[in-house]
Amino acid sequence: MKEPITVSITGAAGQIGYAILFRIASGFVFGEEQPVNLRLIEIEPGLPALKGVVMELEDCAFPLLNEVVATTDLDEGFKGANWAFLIGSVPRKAGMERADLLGINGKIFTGQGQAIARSASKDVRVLVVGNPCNTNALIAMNNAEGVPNDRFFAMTRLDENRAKSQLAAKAGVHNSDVTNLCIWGNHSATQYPDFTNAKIKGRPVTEVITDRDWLEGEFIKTVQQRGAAIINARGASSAASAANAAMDTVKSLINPTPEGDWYSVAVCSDGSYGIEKGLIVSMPIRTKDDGSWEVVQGVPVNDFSREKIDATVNELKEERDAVKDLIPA
Ligand SMILES: NC(=O)c1ccc[n+]([C@@H]2O[C@H](COP(=O)([O-])OP(=O)(O)OC[C@H]3O[C@@H](n4cnc5c(N)ncnc54)[C@H](O)[C@@H]3O)[C@@H](O)[C@H]2O)c1
Repeated sequence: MKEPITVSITGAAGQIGYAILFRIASGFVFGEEQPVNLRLIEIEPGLPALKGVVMELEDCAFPLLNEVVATTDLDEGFKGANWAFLIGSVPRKAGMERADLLGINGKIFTGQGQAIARSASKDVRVLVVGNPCNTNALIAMNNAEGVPNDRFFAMTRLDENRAKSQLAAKAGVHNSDVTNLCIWGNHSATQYPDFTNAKIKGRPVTEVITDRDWLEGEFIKTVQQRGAAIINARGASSAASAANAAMDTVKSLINPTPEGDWYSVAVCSDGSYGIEKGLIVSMPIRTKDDGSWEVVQGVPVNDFSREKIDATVNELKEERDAVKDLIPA
């Protein structure tokens, strides 16, 4: 058996936590040969529920689960972490402005970034799911002194999966026939699901789905508004699909990407595609054979795409400006 890896998860007693812990413990993400330690982080009010979740983890008797720690202490929670899933955050409540939410959640991610820098493993990688995830990741990254920027990610995979599923349904094919689907920008209603470069069975989507009005209109809107549609239907925000997308993200980051394809995750911009350096922006990413990732270069950006990308990146600049006090100079 291999040495266990350590996975830290914040908001572990929440909806997404409940949908992700058991699958990580079962080997779905890191493989059936890889034992895992789980370090589960909650705030005080979440601890009783977390104790119940830990009891259920025990009751699964998972062969790969080596150790479980439940804590409210960030240094204990991130101790030795190879992977950190930052899921916990405060949901937006009625009457709360976006700026208020940014401020409240931003403070959570300064402390978590600092604790990751102090206590996690040197090879730590961090996936931020808690919203607003791009800007939360930006704050964590800038407060994690000594941890390289290329270790921080924010999740747009749920949007990619949603977009693939919509295209597949329209074309009457299976989800797995849809490739090269990039979500650009922010995980918000300004995100741009790029149908212009996506493919179905290797052919451009625009050749397979010739209804351009649908692609430019209803398709984009459906993907952008899907989170709200789930809340309306279920009375609660998407959780199982979000957990699934978080696991898909990590699997994509640790396994080489099939030749010619890419996946979506928000990373620290290196200036590619004219996007301001240092912002956390979703782009086309691939994982190389050596396990490192890169921004896929040369993806065509037409005028339609440029306008959409600029709009979502502008929103990210505004979010960054709203939390500038939380980002050390
Ligand atoms: N990026 C995406 O695609 C995506 C998709 C779905 C949901 N989300 C976001 O994921 C987050 C979690 O969603 P959920 O449905 O699990 O919410 P939830 O309210 O069910 O659970 C959140 C948990 O986080 C805990 N928490 C709050 N602050 C914390 C802190 N400072 N440290 C540790 N734990 C803390 C809470 O006690 C709670 O148990 C939300 O911000 C949601 O908007 C993101």
